[in-house]
Amino acid sequence: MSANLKQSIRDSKSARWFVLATVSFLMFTGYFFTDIMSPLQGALRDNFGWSNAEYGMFAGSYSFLNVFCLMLIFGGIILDKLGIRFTGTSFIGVMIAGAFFNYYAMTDTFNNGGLGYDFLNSFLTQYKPSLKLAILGYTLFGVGVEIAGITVSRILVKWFKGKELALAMGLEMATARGGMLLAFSGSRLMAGEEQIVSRPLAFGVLFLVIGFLAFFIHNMMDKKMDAEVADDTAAAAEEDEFKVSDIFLLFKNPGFIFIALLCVLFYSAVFPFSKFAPDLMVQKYMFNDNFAGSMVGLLPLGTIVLTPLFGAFLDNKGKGASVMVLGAILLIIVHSIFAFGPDQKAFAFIAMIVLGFAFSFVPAAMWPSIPKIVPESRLGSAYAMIFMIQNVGLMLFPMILGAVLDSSNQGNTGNLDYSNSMMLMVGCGVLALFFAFMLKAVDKKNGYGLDLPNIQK
Ligand SMILES: N[C@@H](Cc1c[nH]cn1)C(=O)NCC(=O)O
Repeated sequence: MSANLKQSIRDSKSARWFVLATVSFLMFTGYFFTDIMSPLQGALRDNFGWSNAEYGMFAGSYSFLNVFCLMLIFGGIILDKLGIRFTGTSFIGVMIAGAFFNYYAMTDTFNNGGLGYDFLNSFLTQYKPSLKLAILGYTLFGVGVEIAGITVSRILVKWFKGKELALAMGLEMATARGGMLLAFSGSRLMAGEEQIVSRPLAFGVLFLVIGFLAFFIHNMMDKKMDAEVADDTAAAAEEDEFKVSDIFLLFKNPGFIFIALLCVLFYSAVFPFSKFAPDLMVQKYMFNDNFAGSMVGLLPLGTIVLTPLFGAFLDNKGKGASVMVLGAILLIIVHSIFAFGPDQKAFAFIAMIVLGFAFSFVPAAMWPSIPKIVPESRLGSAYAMIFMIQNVGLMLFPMILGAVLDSSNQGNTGNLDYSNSMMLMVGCGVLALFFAFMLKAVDKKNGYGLDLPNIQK
C-alpha cells in the first residue's frame, strides 16, 4: 500500500485549518455570550433593581453546576466514552438553551408576567424572578460553554497533534478572546440609548446558533476522519481518558497542587474582576458608560496579539515558571492601583494594559506547563480537575466582590467606592505570588523543567 493511501484528511493542511476556523468561531460565540452582561451592571441596577451582590451572584452562577454537580468531571467522562461529536453537540445545545433562558429573563415579555414569571415569583421572594431565571440560564450556559471548551481542546489535539498544535491552540484562544472584546466594547452599544439589556443577549443567542452550525460542519469532517483513522483515534482516546483513580494521584503531586492553586487565584483576579471592571471604570474613573466597556476590552485586545507571541517565546526560550511569578507580581501592582491609586484616567489605562500583559503571558505559560508536571496518561484528568478548581474561584469571587461592594457602600449616595473589593483582588495576587514561588521551588526539587523551552532541540 502506498503512503498516499494511508493519508487521512488530517494530513491536509487546508482541512486542518478549516476545522480550526469552525471550532474557534464556536468559542468566539461562547466567550462573547460569557461577558455580554458585564458592561450592563449599571443598567441591571437601574432597570431591573439588581443589587451589586445579586449581580455578583448572577456572574458566579456560571460555575454553580460545574462546581456542585462536578459537571466538568462528568463532561470529561462523557467525552471519553461517547466521543467528540456527541459531547460537543449535546453541550452546545445546553449552552444555547441556557443562553436563551438568560435572554428571556431580561425581556419585557417575561417581566410583564410572561410564561414562568408567576412560578418564579412564588418562592425565594426576596429575589426578583428576572434574577432567578437569569441565574438558571447562565448556570446552564456555564456548563455548556466549559464542556464545549474542553471538547474543542480535544478536537485540536486530534487534528494537530504532532503538527502545529501550540499555534492552533494559541489562535483558538486569541479568536475566543475576540468574542470577549466584542462583548466588552459592543454590548452597551447594542443595548442602545434606552439600555435594553435583552438586545445584546438576543445577538448573543443568534451568534451561538451560528457557532452551532459551524460545529456541524466540523462534525462532518470529524466523521470523515474517524472513518479513515478509526484505529489511531481509539488508541489516542484511551491515552487521554479521565480516570477517577487519577484524581488521588494528582493530589499527591505537589507541582499539580501548586499550579492548580495558582490557576484559580490568577483567573479569579482576572475573570471575576472583569465582570465588575466596566462599572469600576464609571464609578472610580468617571469614564463615559459606553467607553467603560471598551476600556476593559483592552484586556482581551492585547492578548489576541500577545498570547501567540508569548507562546512562541516560551516554546523556544522557556522561562515558564519565572513568567508565572512575574504575572502574579503584575496582578498585585495592577489591583493595588485600582484599590489605592488616584482616580485619574491615565492610571486606569496603564493598569488595564499591564493586566493585559499578565493575561497574555500567564495563560501562555500555564497551560503548556501541565504536561511537564503530569504524566501524559493522566493529562485528561489533570485538565478536567484544574478547570473544576478554577471554576470554584469563578463562582465565589464575583459573589464576594458584589457583597463587599454593597456592604462597603451602605448609605453612600454618590459614586460607588470599589477600594475594598479591589483589595480582595490584591489578596488574590499576593497568594498567587506565594504559590508561584512554591511552584518554582518544587520545579527545582523535582526537575519538571518548567523554565526550559517547550520545544526540545
Ligand atoms: N475555563 C475557561 C474560563 C472562562 C471564563 N471566561 C471564559 N472562559 C478558561 O480558563 N479559559 C482559558 C482562558 O485563558 O481564556
